[in-house]
Amino acid sequence: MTQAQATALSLDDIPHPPLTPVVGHTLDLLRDPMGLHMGAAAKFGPVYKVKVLGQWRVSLGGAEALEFILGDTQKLFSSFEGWDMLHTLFPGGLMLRDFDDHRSHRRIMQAAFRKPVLDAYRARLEEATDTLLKDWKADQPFKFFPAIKDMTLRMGAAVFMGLDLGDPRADLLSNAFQAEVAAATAVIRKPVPFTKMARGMAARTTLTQHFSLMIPERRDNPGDDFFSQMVLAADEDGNAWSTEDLVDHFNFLMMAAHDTTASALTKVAWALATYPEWQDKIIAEVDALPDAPMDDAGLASMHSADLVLKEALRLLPPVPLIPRRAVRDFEWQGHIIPAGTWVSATPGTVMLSPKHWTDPEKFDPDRFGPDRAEDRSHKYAWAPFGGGAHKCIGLHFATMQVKIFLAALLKTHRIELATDTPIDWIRVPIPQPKGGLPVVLRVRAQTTVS
Ligand code: HEM
Repeated sequence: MTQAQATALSLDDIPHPPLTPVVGHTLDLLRDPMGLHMGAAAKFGPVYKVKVLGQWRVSLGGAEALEFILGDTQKLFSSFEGWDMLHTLFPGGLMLRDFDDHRSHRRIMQAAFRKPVLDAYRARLEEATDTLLKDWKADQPFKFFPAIKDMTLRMGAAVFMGLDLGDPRADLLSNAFQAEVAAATAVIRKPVPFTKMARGMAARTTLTQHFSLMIPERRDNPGDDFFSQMVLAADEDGNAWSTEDLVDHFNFLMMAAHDTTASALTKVAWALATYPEWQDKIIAEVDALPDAPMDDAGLASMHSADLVLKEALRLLPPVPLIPRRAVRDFEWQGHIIPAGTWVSATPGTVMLSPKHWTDPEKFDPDRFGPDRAEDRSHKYAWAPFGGGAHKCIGLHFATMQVKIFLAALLKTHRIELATDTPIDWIRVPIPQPKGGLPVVLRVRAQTTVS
């Protein structure tokens, strides 16, 4: 297709839900993104558009579209352009790179995710989880979501940055990091004084300064933390990163890892507290673990934990919509979509589609078991970690973190809801329970923990 033809193309033939003057669908998306997308898909079918912050975004629904967009065998879709809301605060992050440039950076980052390195992170994770869980008191109701966010941030300081849990830099960097993440989804996109964006930009400067100072320190004296491993990281040809690259990649990595895992752990905690029979199954697995540091066999033996995590991520994926921008005109299901169009892949709606899942709204981890294997109905039926070149590089780490947390917690305690009110979930900026998920821990009868 020629450029002249491309500019003549439009999105006029693509249907959309009714528009609110000025804001379009922006507020609907912020309030209830899944409601907006599920409603539009039910009314218009898999191809429709929504207008967000003045721009049309075309949604291509269905597992086939996920494969088309994320698999991107024709190099049609820019992730950098798609994730435009992250440009100011997270420039240079892995997800904000495209095609050959992305591939060469991903090959270097892969060095920080090799098996022996993951084993070292596992030991650090286990130690930090055991220590931090001591602050959680039995029989005293607390809100799980803020507590797990705090814990995963502290854990980030230990496992990602290699700082001691008591290091004063840990709090400073965690606070800066939180301000930066909050700014990523701020409605006011310019650093006007006293706005989230201004605080986020200031936080980025603080983080950049500290990370830059830490680089020579770790080059001389590397540890078994992510930051050291990324300082050391090189691909098979010996290509490594500049200081600027390192700061950008690490900053992005912390962001990509943190809220997603905290959100997933919260949905898992809700599941255990709401379905005690599943908690019992995981407790039985935890009790069968040897009294020794967690190893591969131990992680692999936690089958029920796997099923519950998969189901939690299906019902409440931390990343339900994945944005891209078309670099060339393309055709999908009879629609010609022009270059420059923002396109959304929708794993969140695919994972609730009756085409792939029996009774999709129901919490039913057995659907992933060998007898039913509903996730096998399509390569992209279950895609909370995305797919293709940008598929989450931290998926094994995230799974390990969830299992280590469950093993540490359930070894000694059970978790119960501390409210009779059904839990409502907010989707933006990251899926979380309204009211924070009040829970209470009970010491397990057969244990002697104080
Ligand atoms: C339950 C937890 C997590 C979920 C649901 C999740 C989800 C995702 C998704 C959907 C993507 C692809 C986005 C796209 O294609 O545009 C992604 C990319 C990424 N994730 Fe995760 N993530 C999680 C945890 C983590 C952790 C723990 C880390 C790091 C240790 C991490 C690091 C990354 C990075 C670096 C990318 C960019 C990969 C690339 O562009 O090549 N994530 N994640």
